[in-house]
Parts: sequence; C-alpha cells; structure tokens
Amino acid sequence: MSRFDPAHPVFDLSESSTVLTQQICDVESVSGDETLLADAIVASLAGADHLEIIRDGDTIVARTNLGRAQRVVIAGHIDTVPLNDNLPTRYETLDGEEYLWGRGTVDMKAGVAVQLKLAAELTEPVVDITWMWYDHEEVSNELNGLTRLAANRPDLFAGDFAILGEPTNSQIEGGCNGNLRAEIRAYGLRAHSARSWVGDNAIHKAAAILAILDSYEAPEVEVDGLVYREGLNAVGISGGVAGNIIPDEVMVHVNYRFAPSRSGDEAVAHIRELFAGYDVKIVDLAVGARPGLDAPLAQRFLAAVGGEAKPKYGWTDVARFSAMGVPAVNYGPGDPMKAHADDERVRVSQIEDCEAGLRSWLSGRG
Ligand SMILES: N[C@@H](CCC[C@H](NC(=O)CCC(=O)O)C(=O)O)C(=O)O
Repeated sequence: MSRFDPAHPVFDLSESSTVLTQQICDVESVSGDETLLADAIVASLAGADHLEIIRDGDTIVARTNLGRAQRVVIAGHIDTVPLNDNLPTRYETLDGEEYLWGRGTVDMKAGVAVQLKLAAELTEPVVDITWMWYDHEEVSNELNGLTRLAANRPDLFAGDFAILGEPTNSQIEGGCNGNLRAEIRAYGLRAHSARSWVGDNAIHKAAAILAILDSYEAPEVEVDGLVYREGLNAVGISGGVAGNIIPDEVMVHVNYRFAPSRSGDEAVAHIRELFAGYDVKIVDLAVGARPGLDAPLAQRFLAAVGGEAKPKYGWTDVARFSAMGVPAVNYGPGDPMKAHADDERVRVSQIEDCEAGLRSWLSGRG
C-alpha cells in the first residue's frame, strides 16, 4: 500500500471511513483554499461509472440516474474554519474511547468521508442520490459554493429530501438557527492624545455597546417541538488610528443567532432596536430553517436511524434546501460542541455509526 501524501492527495475509497476522514482532514482546506481537496475528490471518483460527475468551481456533484421514484440529496462542505495548530490529525484515547483529533474532524470532514465512501460503494441505492461536496460554507452566504451552484445549475437541487452531513453525534438534528452579523459603530472626534480634552474618544464608547451584549439574556425558543437556543455576541472589535491620536471611530462586530421562527426582517429589527442610537450595518444574514421533521422521508429516516431529534444551533444549508421546498435534516458524525474548537475531535465509533445508518437506509434495510 502506498503512503498517503497530503500534498498530492488521492483517496482510495475502499479504505475505512475513519482512515478517509484522517486523510481528508490532513489536506488543509480552510475556506478559499479547497481546490486541492476538490481535485482529489474528483480523482478518487474516477472509476465510479454509476455516477454522473458535475463540477462547478470547487463544488462537486455526483449523482445516480437509476430512474428511482425518489431522489435524496446528500451534501457536505469541504472547507474548514482556520487552523490553530491543530493539524495534522492524530488518534487519541479518552475514557477508553478512540478519537480522531484535528481541524475538520467534526466540522465536517468525517461526514464528507462517510458520504464519499458510500457514493463510491452504493451502486444500486433504493433512491436516486445526488451527492454534493461544496466549498466556502464557513464564510458568508454570498461565497457559499451552493449559492453559486444554485445560480448556475438550480436543476441539480431537485429532490424529495436532503441530508446535510453536519456534526450531530450521528443523531438527527432538525432545522437550524438563523445567523446575522452586524457592525455596530460609535463615533467621536480625533485629537492629539496630549490634548485629549479637545477630542471625543470613540473607543471608550465601545464599553456601552459591550454592556448591551453583556446584559443580553438570549432566549430559548420552541419551534415545532424543538427548543432552539439563541445567542448574541461580540466576535470582533476594531478601532484606533495611532499611538498618539484620540480615535474617532470604533466598531464592534456582532453575531446574532436567532430561532428559525424569526424572519430575517425580524432579526434585523431586533438588532436595530437593541443598538438604537448607534450606526448599525448588517453585513451578513442567513435565515434559519424550521425542523421539518413531519415530511414522510424525514419520518422514515428518523425511524431508521433512531434516537430523538434535537435542534441544530449552528446555521447549516438545511436552510437553503428548506427554502427551496426540499425537506432537509442534519445527520453526521462528531459532537457539534467541538465544532470550531481547538480540540476538535470525532469519536471513531460515531463515524462508523453514521456510515452504518446511511448505508442501511439507502440500501432499503433501514
Ligand atoms: N454562512 C454562514 C456559515 C456558517 C456556518 C456555520 N455552521 C456550522 O458551524 C454548523 C455546525 C454546527 O453548528 O453544528 C456556523 O453556524 O457558523 C455564516 O455566514 O457564518
């Protein structure tokens, strides 16, 4: 067996999904840098004659055309958030459980590994399958590979049900919270810092903005039986001109996670009301998705994989599919609490469980 080289990756899809997860994670693909991984995915599917392969930038679609009565879209993003000294991957044992540690293991390359393996191996699924692996999910909605694909090839989104392989501890998580980002600005007056009394320090005004955030009590909101937890946080702050100048501007970057029962307009209005008197600029807005677990295929999938559905607190592309009228759920290996964390790590048994759950359902055994 030849040694895997992350600088020149080729995946042997007959390897276990755990080995594939490790290899896929070791090919760094922070948003905007997915081409090497996308090339490797296309190359690894070269022998899969049962799949029609379509590429749009660094998004790859592979679909069966078996004439089945129903089509399921199964998708996963191939980008990750930035590294923080957490690659290459390594195996760890914690409390007797084996884990694969490293950036992307949870969000969401274990899910992609399972999907790739099944795409290659399931030549006769009971439903037609459209597999999608896409770029730029972890950044603004405008850059998301599925936004581009929906503009270029909306026909590829046709389906009766969609499964997003985002981390869910290999249990179903329904819907997703909405996601808004805003820049909140306060202004002052520039002056020489040796004569500060003639200026008006904008950075000091950030304290009042931060106080609003600090005292904010984010509610829990029940939507169709699932309880979504909201959040409002500063995720960045900037200001300052030079070491001897009283600054005339400060900006606090705020991220609002809102329940899927709220519309985008309601979320925007809430932020504008909270920060009335400040300059508020909405820089990104993606509405959430209600659970949608009453759809017949969602019910069948839920019954097949078992467990109790939980809410998805992050934003995922289930929102995109739901908005297109395709019921969608999240289902993938990895604890979402470890997504984006420095000690991101996936339990190996969850990768195996997810593969078994999907394989059995897609083969008509679940
Ligand atoms: N366009 C969004 C993309 C952010 C997506 C990201 N999603 C997850 O982390 C899903 C995993 C999970 O929460 O279980 C997010 O919610 O930040 C953006 O603009 O941020």
